[in-house]
Amino acid sequence: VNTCEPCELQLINHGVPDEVIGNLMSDVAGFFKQPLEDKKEWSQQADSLEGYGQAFVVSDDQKLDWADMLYLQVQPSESRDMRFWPTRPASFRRSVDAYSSEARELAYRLLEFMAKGVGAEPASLRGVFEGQAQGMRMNYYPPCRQAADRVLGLSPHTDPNGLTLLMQTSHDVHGLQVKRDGRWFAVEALDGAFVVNVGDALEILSNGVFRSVEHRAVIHPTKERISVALFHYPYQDRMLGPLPELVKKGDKVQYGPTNYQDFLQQYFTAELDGRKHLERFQLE
Ligand SMILES: O=C(O)CCC(=O)C(=O)O
Ligand SMILES: [Fe+2]
Repeated sequence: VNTCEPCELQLINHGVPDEVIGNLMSDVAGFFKQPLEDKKEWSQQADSLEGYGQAFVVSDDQKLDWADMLYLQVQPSESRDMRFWPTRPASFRRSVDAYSSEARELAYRLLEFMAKGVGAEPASLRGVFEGQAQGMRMNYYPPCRQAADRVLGLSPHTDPNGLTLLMQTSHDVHGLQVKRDGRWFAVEALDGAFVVNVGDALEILSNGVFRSVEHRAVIHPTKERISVALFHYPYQDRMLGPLPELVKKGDKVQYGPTNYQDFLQQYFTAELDGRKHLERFQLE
């Protein structure tokens, strides 16, 4: 483990082969490069959250984020809806499949480290996520000289899932920002490194020991940016609440048992709004 100055990011060898990452990122870039008509073949449909289009459009008069995206449910493999899986570039599906299985192993290992880090059994957190749903959002942020300071690539939000693994092309283009003590900070993207974000489910499970990070993406005046976010969701057949072994002795329990399907349903039908969604589920 290394610590990166000045952003205090912890660096570990992530173990996902460079080739797997390279293939994915080049196929995602290849997908977005196509003419609009070709991408529209994989457009979002009314009956699903997946497909090509824009995220979180809930009304006609809202200001839209300056980005295109493609969202796919990638794991478990039986849950894939191939209506939304591009066939161009020809290797796209293969690249997504390989990347998703390698990266989820990394997510599981990180969950073990995190549990250990707070003195719990490594399997405690892993067990909540292993074999559960994994979603992949591919974001394309076009450059914009005029509006770069007036529109956002992605509005402030927290991720609803547990761990998010984020990879981006062109690491020299700053896009991701995290909020800390009321201020926005740019996250340094290191070449070939994942940025790991804690999402809502981990805040709930850990009773706030791990905090769901509020983040947003800004656009660049002259350079495009592509990011791929892999979301690891917890089990959904049981209520989700703080795991007793993760609750610090003497701490008040902050979250009651939560029906996670309702939690997601509400998340995906509202505009993105910082930490507000999560806070609605906090006990008084
Ligand atoms: O583009 C980024 O760096 C952020 C993406 C993100 O936060 C998301 O897809 O949820
Ligand atoms: Fe996010």
